[in-house]
Amino acid sequence: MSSASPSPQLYFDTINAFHKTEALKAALDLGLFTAIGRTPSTAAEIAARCECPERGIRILSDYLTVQGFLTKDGSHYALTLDSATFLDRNSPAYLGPSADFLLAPTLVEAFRDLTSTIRRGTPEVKSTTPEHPMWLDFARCMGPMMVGPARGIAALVPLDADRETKVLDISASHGTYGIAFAQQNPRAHLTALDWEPVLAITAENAKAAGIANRFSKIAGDAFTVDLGSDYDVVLVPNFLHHFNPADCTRFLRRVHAALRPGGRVVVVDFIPNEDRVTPPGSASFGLVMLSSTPEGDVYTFAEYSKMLADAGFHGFALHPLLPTTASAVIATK
Ligand SMILES: C[S@@+](CC[C@H](N)C(=O)[O-])C[C@H]1O[C@@H](n2cnc3c(N)ncnc32)[C@H](O)[C@@H]1O
Repeated sequence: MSSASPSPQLYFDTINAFHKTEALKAALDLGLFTAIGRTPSTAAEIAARCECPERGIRILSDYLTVQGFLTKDGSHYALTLDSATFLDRNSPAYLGPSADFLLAPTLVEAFRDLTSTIRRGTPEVKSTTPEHPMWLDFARCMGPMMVGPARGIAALVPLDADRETKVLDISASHGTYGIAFAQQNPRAHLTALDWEPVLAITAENAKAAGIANRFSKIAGDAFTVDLGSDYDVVLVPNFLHHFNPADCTRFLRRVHAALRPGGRVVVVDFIPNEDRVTPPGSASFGLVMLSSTPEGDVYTFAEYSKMLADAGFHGFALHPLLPTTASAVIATK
């Protein structure tokens, strides 16, 4: 028998996990990390910069220190490397806008209803509803988060520089994935596919990235709209997890038909190990699909390989996109 004594710590940490969420959201809303910046500061100094009474800033700063977002030396608080990189509005890698989507009422409500969702077998809120407005917020807020993996994939899949090439970005949203390809390959033409209202944001971002003259749109349901043909690469980032394996395979057959011979499909997604419980970041994403889609899930590399093989692809390879939780599966027509 084990000599370890039982601890209720995990129970209390989990029951109180929303404290952490709300404290971080308050700090982002108040600009607390930006107020500290590169200068270790006292609670009074931070409070003055955030234009708040000192008590709240002191208690919040101590809490954020306990949670690992700040360090404290005497009475001075400073940013950790991660906080300086991702939580200071002056950093190019600032992640704050993603909180507006990840904590949007639609998604939070979907989690509040988890018990009934599991009993019923399907959620009340379904992100798979055509033109669901949540995808406008996603397109506005989530682009910066995807820049790292998007550039990583563009580097992994070089295009022929001696001719005009064609890239299709399925579920383009903010457009970050396709735009990374267009920027890396000056002779590539990018076609972005998404719901019509979302594509207005994609087009704005393509213009801001300087690729408007090599950009076009396909609006509508990716399962039924004409995808076009002869693409060198079809990107499928964070799309397949919304659907069941049979629908994913049906969709991948359409992608196969739209590629030129030798063309490649790039599936980017949360891909857990075969045990389905490691690594934590990708394995936990299944719960998001349970809370917001009728049939979505996370799929392992073996499951993606089977879907891709059934759709006619060969030469599957898995590429973890470290340090993010995303991975890419690349396969060839
Ligand atoms: C999770 S987001 C992924 C966006 C982007 N690819 C990324 O990786 O950040 C899903 C996107 O798929 C789009 N979408 C969902 N269902 C769709 C469908 N049936 N046809 C076309 N687009 C769809 C949504 O509008 C949204 O932009």
